[in-house]
Amino acid sequence: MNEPKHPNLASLEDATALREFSQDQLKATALEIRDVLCNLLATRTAHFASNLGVVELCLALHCEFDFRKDRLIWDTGHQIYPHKLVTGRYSQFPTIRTQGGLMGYPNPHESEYDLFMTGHAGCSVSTAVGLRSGDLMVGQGDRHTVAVIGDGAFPSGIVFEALNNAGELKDDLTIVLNDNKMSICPRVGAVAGYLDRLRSNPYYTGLKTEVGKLLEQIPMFGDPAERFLAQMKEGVKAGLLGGMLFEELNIRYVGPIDGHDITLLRKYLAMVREMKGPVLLHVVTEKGHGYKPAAADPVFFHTPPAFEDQDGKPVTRSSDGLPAFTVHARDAIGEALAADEKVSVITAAMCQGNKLEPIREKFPNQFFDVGICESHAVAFAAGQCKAGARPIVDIYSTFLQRSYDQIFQEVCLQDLPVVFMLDRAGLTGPDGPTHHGVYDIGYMRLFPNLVVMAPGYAEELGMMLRFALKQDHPCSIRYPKASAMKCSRSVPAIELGKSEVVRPGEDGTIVAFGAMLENALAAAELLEQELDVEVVNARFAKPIDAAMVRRSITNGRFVLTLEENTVVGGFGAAFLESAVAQRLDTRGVQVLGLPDTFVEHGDRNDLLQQNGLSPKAIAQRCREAALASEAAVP
Ligand SMILES: Cc1ncc(C[n+]2csc(CCOP(=O)(O)OP(=O)(O)O)c2C)c(N)n1
Ligand SMILES: CC(=O)[C@@H](O)[C@H](O)COP(=O)(O)O
Ligand SMILES: [Mg+2]
Repeated sequence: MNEPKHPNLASLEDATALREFSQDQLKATALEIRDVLCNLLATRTAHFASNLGVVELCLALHCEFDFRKDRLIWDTGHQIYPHKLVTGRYSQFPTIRTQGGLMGYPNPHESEYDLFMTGHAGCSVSTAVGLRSGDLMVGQGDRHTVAVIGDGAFPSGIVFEALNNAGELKDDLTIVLNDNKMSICPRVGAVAGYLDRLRSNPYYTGLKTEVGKLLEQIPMFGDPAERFLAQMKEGVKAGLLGGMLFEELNIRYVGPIDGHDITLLRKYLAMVREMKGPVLLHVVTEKGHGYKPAAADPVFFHTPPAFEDQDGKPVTRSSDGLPAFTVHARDAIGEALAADEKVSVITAAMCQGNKLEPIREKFPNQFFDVGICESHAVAFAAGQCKAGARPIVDIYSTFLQRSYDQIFQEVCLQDLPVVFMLDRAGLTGPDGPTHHGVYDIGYMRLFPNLVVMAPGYAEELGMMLRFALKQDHPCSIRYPKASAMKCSRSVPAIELGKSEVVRPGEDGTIVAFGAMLENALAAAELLEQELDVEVVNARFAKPIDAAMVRRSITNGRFVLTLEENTVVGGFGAAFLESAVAQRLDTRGVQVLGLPDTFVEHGDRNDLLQQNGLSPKAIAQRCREAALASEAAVP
């Protein structure tokens, strides 16, 4: 019989057997995990460098705790792959990030080892503090609780809210700070500077060797009381060497320690596990560890496209197709910054995803990366705006949810002309439900003063941004993670609350909001021999074009509204509200969009098709609607 390619991983039904592995076996398992990760990236895009960096930490954690009972939260969750591989999901791993397969994030439906389905950064410490509190309340205080949080996620405001609470509650809790000096981009901000100082503390080198040596002498098994005392001593000593920020908040600081030394990690984890009260263990890792190109360029290798390793060199397949909306947004932002030095752009740690790197280089005084702090980003923009600047807040739709109250209070209530660029507004594909940006039409159109727009094609994006920057009110522009079709005609100017008829037709109307225009036009083409369908590019969800609503409904034809957003409170809902306000007969109107359920991960086009938003599915709905409206004619 052939030896399995990854014998150690293949032997693990769950993580308990890891605890019996020898040091050599653990090292071999680490190699196997990295091999699995490299093989995966040969097939598809996935989170890579972050996962390579936590292999040893993951193994050490599972050796020192039993997370079927103890609690483990990986912050964000994009670095969960090694954890999945050692918790009984090795054989399913090739399915990861494909529809019906494993999620690329923690998923309680997959395993008892995953507690929360997450993908947004910063909440691990809060949920861990809550888990500990809940366990104590229900008499389960013998469970340990661990939160692992990266240095990029760590400066999120909510983390400090959690530390504030943890330091007061003083319940036992281990926070592992995984410091790899990177967010997706090089990390930013003063906390990053503080972590740098902790690492470059003259004591650090000494600590690494001296304490490392001392810890070597502490037996893994032996007299528990003696060992505990020795461990406490080291804990105190490590704590005294730095981390006063945490110590002052009643959080014991231990570290920094080498996060790629499994033996050392195990010893420290065993030590902090027994310490009383909240403890922060500062672990230093290398993002991309174990694959040289990834360690050398962790930004590219955060979520690289599929690549083949050819003699140590990653070779990606060339991609063709039209540039993405994000590229047009970046170009339009660059033009706006060049035209007026009062215009700024604010990103919340997504400089790379928003393709803003050239802007960061070219306009250092107008570019602001505030870190993974979306709420702050919006309030900060409000402040800039009040002072007379013209900020553009460039944030993914799903992450802007974090800023709901700042959009309400700091921006809309003050009626400040902040411009929101909502990238990834729509289905984001393999990232799945944590990342689909399918709620923003509802949450943006809710507040007075806010103008809500979406471009149907490439040229419109820049036009909408220029339009927004001339308004005296806040404006938002949403666009998906997709290539942008070009417009072959001359594009009419953007006018507040005015839609555009892109294709005239007699038998019925599709009113598309945003990039769904492409599928609406394709559906109309498919129907060409059967039905003459009008296609409208709505442009605005707020203020909606009331005249267009009236015109499309009143001639007795069918109307389909189309959006890449939940139908709850979205564009179709705005259309119906307008129709009802005008006392129109809405029986011939159908709202096409995403259902009121969480859409799983998968290829964007497959998901669109399964949710009735492909050109074929839209065409079929038109046929049915046309038959129904014919039948309704008296
Ligand atoms: C609220 C929120 N904003 C932005 C992101 C996008 N994001 C995912 S991972 C990441 C970097 C996280 O850095 P760190 O926590 O240090 O983890 P590392 O990748 O370095 O392991 C960012 C910005 C997110 N997931 N959630
Ligand atoms: C974990 C996370 O939130 C990001 O890494 C996200 O997956 C990036 O998405 P894009 O690949 O669309 O930029
Ligand atoms: Mg990091």
